[in-house]
Amino acid sequence: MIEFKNVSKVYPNGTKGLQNMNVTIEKGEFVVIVGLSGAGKSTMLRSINRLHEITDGEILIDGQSITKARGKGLYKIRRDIGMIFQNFNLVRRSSVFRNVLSGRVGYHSTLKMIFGLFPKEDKDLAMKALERVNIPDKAFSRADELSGGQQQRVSIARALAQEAKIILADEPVASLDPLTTKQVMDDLKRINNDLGITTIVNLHFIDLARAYATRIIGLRAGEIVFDGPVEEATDEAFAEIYGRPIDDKEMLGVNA
Ligand SMILES: Nc1ncnc2c1ncn2[C@@H]1O[C@H](COP(=O)(O)OP(=O)(O)OP(=O)(O)O)[C@@H](O)[C@H]1O
Repeated sequence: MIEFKNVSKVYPNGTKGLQNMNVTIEKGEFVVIVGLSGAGKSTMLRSINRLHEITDGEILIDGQSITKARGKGLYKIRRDIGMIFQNFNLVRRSSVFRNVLSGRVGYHSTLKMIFGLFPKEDKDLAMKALERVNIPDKAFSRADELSGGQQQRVSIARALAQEAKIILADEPVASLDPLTTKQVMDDLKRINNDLGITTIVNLHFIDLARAYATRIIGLRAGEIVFDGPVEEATDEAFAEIYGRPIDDKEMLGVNA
């Protein structure tokens, strides 16, 4: 469970990223965060694992304050949170398998990791993760030899190898074509269903948000202006979130 309690974020230049946000996300939910560019989607998502520091309030992960956590405590909470980025964040010249295995780094001593000494169980986990995203045959290819969609699947597999309980995906399909977008979203959804991993995704496309989310959170100027099940996220609701009618450009045009 993720709880935002009176969370605000003001950037050093005075921009308000988040304004007094109160929201609870339960284990196993598939939440899509929507809103215009600059609404605070990334700020909200990245506050959860403290890639962005909030300036007020508190965020709790399974009852533990990540906001107040320090040192080992913080490290342990973060180990449960996998992150998927638009640009994949892979070590491009390394093998797919190595990239996935790096999800295990948080479980071992620095010394062991310097020498790349991963136990066999970790290697099994990495291979299983690649099977789950349907690219075990790519294990020994170099990461930069893969297509964008395949690279994103590697980053999903890395979060699986990490045994993350929460996956945060910040515009995971923004650099992919429509067909690949669907495949990557299908992977995220299947993993959410099969493993019960709480999944929070920032998306630009309205139809995509509707097709995959169980719950939609709409942001405007750092505030939650919509929070409800996907059935309630009508065109009118989106127009409210955006402060204007929805545009064709906000539709990807792919059916899930
Ligand atoms: N490092 C920063 N310094 C100052 N202001 C920032 C910084 N990062 C983001 N902002 C501002 O905070 C607000 C929220 O930004 P954020 O990136 O969270 O929006 P977003 O909804 O994710 O946008 P996009 O869809 O364009 O990625 C915007 O006004 C943005 O300009």
